[in-house]
Amino acid sequence: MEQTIQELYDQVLARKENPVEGSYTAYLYDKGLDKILKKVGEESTELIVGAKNSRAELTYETADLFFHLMVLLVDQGISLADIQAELGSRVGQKSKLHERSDWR
Ligand SMILES: N=c1c2ncn([C@@H]3O[C@H](COP(=O)(O)OP(=O)(O)OP(=O)(O)O)[C@@H](O)[C@H]3O)c2ncn1[C@@H]1O[C@H](COP(=O)(O)O)[C@@H](O)[C@H]1O
Repeated sequence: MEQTIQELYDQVLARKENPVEGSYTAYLYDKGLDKILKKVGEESTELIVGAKNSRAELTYETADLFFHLMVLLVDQGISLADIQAELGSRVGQKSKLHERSDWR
């Protein structure tokens, strides 16, 4: 089975709208923004370590980070469409890399 980022977002949003007993997602919302940010920080660090170890670990940790990022976005009322719009605004932007003196 596969799950798209949109499906994950929708599932996490559903937990915000209808908290379920025993739901880890609902637990994070209940704890609040600082707890969610702490988890995002932890998962980011775990991703860095995982990336140094193996592609399998990087894949696993990316999924963990995606989940916690979706919780953060939902908690802050940001939709995937908002992120897509931000990414879209950058399409075709000229890279400023060549202006950096440390770029090789
Ligand atoms: N994708 C995920 C997902 N990825 C990771 N996790 C949870 O994230 C937690 C991270 O593990 P940690 O060991 O870092 O954290 P912990 O020690 O359990 O918890 P803390 O005390 O640190 O908060 C684990 O409990 C994982 O189960 C997830 N929990 C839920 N989902 C998705 O969200 C849906 C709803 O889940 P519930 O809200 O739990 O019903 C699920 O069906 C899944 O699709």
